[in-house]
Amino acid sequence: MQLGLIGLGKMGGNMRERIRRAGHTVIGYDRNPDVSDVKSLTELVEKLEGPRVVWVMVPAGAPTQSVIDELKSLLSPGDVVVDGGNSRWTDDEKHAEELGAKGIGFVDAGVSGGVWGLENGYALMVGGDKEHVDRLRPIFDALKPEGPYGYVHAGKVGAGHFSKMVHNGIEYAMMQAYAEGWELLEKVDSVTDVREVFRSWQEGTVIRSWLLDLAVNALDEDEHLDKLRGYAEDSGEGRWTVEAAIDNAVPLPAITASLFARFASRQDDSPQMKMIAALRNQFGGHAVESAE
Ligand SMILES: NC(=O)C1=CN([C@@H]2O[C@H](COP(=O)(O)OP(=O)(O)OC[C@H]3O[C@@H](n4cnc5c(N)ncnc54)[C@H](O)[C@@H]3O)[C@@H](O)[C@H]2O)C=CC1
Ligand SMILES: O=C(CO)[C@H](O)[C@H](O)COP(=O)(O)O
Repeated sequence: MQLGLIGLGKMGGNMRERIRRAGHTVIGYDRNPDVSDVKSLTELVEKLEGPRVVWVMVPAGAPTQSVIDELKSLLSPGDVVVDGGNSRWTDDEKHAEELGAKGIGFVDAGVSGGVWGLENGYALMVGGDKEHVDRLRPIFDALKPEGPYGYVHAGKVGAGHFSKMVHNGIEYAMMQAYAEGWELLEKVDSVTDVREVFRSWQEGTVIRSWLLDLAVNALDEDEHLDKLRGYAEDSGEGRWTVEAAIDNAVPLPAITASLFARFASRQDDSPQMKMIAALRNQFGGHAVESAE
């Protein structure tokens, strides 16, 4: 099968390779000419035989919107666009409507696997009409991990990205739990080799997981993580998970706390803790520390 793939960064570059290894033809376009197979989106669309299938793998938000806007004017009725980036699920219905008005199908695909996906496969959570999803099956089969799991047609348009969003919310909370446990172990004198405690947990325990394996990898590279600053960015999925929880009145204390922990990591000093210190001082005469 032939696929057009837009966005050849950390994800798209390896996905192109994995799909090619499965025997399919991939024509990739990236605005970075060093990695691109063609010079423009127009050239990519011209080179694909109809009906075309085009996979978008660029950052969510404005970059994805601009690519979809361009595709809308370049593609033909019967073609299908897949958004595999971490787009907000509420964007999907809009994209499906905009493309659908021109007879172009739309599928949203949440993709998990990160930079390890080339070898391990990419888990896929897909949303869209069956007729469009079925067209993509050979590509999904090429990307997914071997074995019975790692692929789901989760429901209608938006369901793939909604499922991926929840996956990432869980990812936030799991990482936070490992991070908190690690900090506590590092704090006490009685535990002399925290890295080996983590390593021992990789087999037989209730908390073994791929994230734990990756934590051990990180500790092998830098035993006490001395080379890193305690700072973590977020790219949207955690926030949207919390927003969806509020919209549906579903309590998500662990995921919400893990998102807020990242916000706290970006502060050199905590304005709210200044207020706490000031109030304790006001009502109880408790000692405060000077900013100087
Ligand atoms: N890195 C990860 O672990 C994962 C990332 N994702 C999602 O996959 C998407 C891609 O992520 P990465 O590959 O990590 O990002 P990246 O920043 O490594 O790659 C993005 C690529 O898109 C290209 N690009 C941006 N705007 C473009 C445009 N208008 N036309 C053509 N090319 C354009 C860039 O030049 C770059 O090569 C994002 O939506 C991300 O959230 C999803 C799952 C895991
Ligand atoms: O989807 C992913 C992993 O599953 C991406 O790595 C994503 O960027 C992680 O989310 P955040 O950047 O908010 O930590």
